[in-house]
Amino acid sequence: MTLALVTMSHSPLLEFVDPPADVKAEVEAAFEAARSFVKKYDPDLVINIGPDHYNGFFYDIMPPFCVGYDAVAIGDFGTQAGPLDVPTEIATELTEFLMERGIDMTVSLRMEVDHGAVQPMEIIYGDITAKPVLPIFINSVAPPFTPLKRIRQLGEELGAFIAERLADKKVLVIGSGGLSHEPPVPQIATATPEVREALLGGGRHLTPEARDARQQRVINAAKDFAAGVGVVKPLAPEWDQELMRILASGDLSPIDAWTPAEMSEIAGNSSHEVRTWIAAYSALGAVGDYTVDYSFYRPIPEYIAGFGVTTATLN
Ligand SMILES: O=C(O)/C=C/c1cccc(O)c1O
Ligand SMILES: [Fe+2]
Repeated sequence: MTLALVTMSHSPLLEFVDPPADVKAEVEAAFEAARSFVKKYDPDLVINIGPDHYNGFFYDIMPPFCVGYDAVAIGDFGTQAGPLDVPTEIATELTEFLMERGIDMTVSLRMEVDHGAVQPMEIIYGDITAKPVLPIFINSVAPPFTPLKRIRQLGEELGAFIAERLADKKVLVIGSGGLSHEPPVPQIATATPEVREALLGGGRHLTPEARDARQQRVINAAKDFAAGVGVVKPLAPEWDQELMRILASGDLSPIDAWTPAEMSEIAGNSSHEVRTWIAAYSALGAVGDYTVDYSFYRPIPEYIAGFGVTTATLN
């Protein structure tokens, strides 16, 4: 068994807004670094830890995390749609392993995933079916949130599973999301009756018109944010860099003190997407000491994201 890690912010705005050319070039260089890292490592299984934005998971039943035994990408914001190549037997074995170790895992036999899950695969491989992908969803937008300590435990047990049960595989774990950001993803606490209904499941399988309207709202918010107008909460570069420093240190325990309320307050309602990074780094750390080989960070208002990309390997 070997294990390597890539974490990256995603943004559905990559193809819809234009940051300054030097920023675009930096982001492309970061993507290229991730691409060449993965190409060199050449995994035979990808474990993809990603959030969802009320496309696959709704408040009719919102688990803190979930393993997909099968998954289909919905293709929002022009991302690739269609089934992922999910190794169902490994997903089943992982779930049973996690349950035995005290992680009350939820399963989906047909998980629907959005840009938050598939964008790294698209950026790295240009095709979401290029490799077998085992998808793990972590709720990152819908309060209440499980404490970060539980996310670390989930990641550690995932690492234990990889070490014990995937001895014959080269595994890549991907964490997709974050860092600080608050795009206009609706909040149940402030939702109008109509939006509340969408968050309870009415927003599943939108008509093309409703999908366009939803996406245009986000694109407009990004343009306003980049122009310094509108209502999007400022990014929090210091918070982002502190998190990246902790993740690189190999001792993730300081994160346990971070509360969901503080995270939302300081770094925005979607900062909880960093849970995907925390789980991924916890998995790697459970297998052995590691080194962050590559790290990029830049706050990018056009993408409404504290934008980070890292790669890491076992020592
Ligand atoms: O509206 C959505 O579905 C999500 C938007 C978004 C915008 C910027 C960064 C992200 O991580 C997002 O998911
Ligand atoms: Fe997101």
